[in-house]
Amino acid sequence: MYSLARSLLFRLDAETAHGVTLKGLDMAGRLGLAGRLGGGRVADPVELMGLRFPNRVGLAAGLDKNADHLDALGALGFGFVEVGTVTPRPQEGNPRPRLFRLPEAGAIINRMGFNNAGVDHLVARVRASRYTGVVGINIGKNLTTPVEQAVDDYLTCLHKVHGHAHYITVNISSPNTPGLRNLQFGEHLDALLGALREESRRLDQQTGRRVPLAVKIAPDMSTEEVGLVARSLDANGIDAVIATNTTVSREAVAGLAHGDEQGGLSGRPVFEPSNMVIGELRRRLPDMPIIGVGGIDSGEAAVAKVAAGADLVQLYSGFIYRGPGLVGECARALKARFADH
Ligand SMILES: Cc1cc2nc3c(=O)[nH]c(=O)nc-3n(C[C@H](O)[C@H](O)[C@H](O)COP(=O)(O)O)c2cc1C
Repeated sequence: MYSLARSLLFRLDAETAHGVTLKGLDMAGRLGLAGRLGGGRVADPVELMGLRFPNRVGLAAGLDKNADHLDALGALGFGFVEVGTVTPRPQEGNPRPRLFRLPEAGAIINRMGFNNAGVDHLVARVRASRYTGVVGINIGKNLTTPVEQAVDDYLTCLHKVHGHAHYITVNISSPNTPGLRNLQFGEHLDALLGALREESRRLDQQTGRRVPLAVKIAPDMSTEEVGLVARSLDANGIDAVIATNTTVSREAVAGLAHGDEQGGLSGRPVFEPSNMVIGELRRRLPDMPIIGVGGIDSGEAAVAKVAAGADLVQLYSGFIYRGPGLVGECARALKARFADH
C-alpha cells in the first residue's frame, strides 16, 4: 500500500509530500489504523538509561519537530519517539526549497535549519498528546543566538522540557545552523555539557524525577575527534549518545540530481560512516547506551547497526522511502537477534 502512496507522494516536492504524509498519518491514527500500517506492534522490552523501552526501534528527531503528530507516530509501533529539534523561540528555518530526495542513492539532503514553532508550543503539544510511550525531546539553539551564548538557549529549553520528556537530547550536530557543530569540540563541549548536567541534576532533585541526558553527534569526525567527544561525555556524566546526525560529505552522491545541494545528507550513504563512529564510541565507552541512527532501511541494516555497537536504533530516511512497515520489520529483526544471544 505504501508503494502506491509513495509513487503519488514522490510526484510532489519533498516538503509538501512530508506535510501530506503526516496529515494522512494523523487521520489513520484517528481511525485506529496506524498500528496496522506499522506492521504490528513488537513487544521486545529493554531497560536503558533507567527507562523501559517497549522495543528497540525509535523515530529519529526532525520528522515531528513540534510534537504535532505524536499520537499517530506513537501508534505505528515505535518503541520511542524523539520530537524536535526545538529552540527557545519559534523560527522559520531556511527558505524553500530546503528538502531534496535522491532516490537512486536512497538518500535525502536537507537544510531545514531548525524550522519550529518554539519550545512552548512543543511542550503544549506533548502535554495534550495521549501517547504513553517513551518521548525524547531534542533541543537546540536559535539561529540568531550567537554561538558564545548557545548554552543559554540549551538551558532555557532544558528547563521547559524537563517535566515532559523521558529523555532529553542535546543536538550539537546539525550542519544547518552555522557554528553549531563547533560545540562538539574542545572547551565548548565541556562547558556546554558541564552546565547542562549540573542544571539537569538540580531539576532532577527538585522534581524527584531523573531525566537522562543524551548527546547527538555528527558522522564527520576523525577517530581522534570521536575519542575526545567520548572522553567529554564520560567526564560530564552524560547518560547516552546518539550517533549520528546527517553528513556534510557528498562523495556518495557526486553527479546525482540534487547531489550538490547544501545541507545534511542522510539515508544509505550515511550508514557506514555512522557505523564507524558507533564502533569507535563502543570501543571507548563500553557501558554507555548508544542509539544508532543513519541509513537503516531494512531489518538487516538495523541488526548491522546493533552489531556495530548500538543498543537502540532510530529511523528517518528509511521510513520515508520504505514507509511505516519498516518499523515492525526492524523491531522483529532486532527481537530475533537478541533472542539468539
Ligand atoms: C529532513 C530532515 C530533518 C532532520 N531534522 C533533524 C533535527 O531537527 N534534529 C536532529 O537531531 N536531527 C535531524 N535530522 C537527522 C535525523 O534525525 C538522523 O539523525 C539522520 O537523518 C540520519 O538518519 P537516517 O539516515 O535514518 O535519516 C533530520 C533529518 C532529515 C532527513
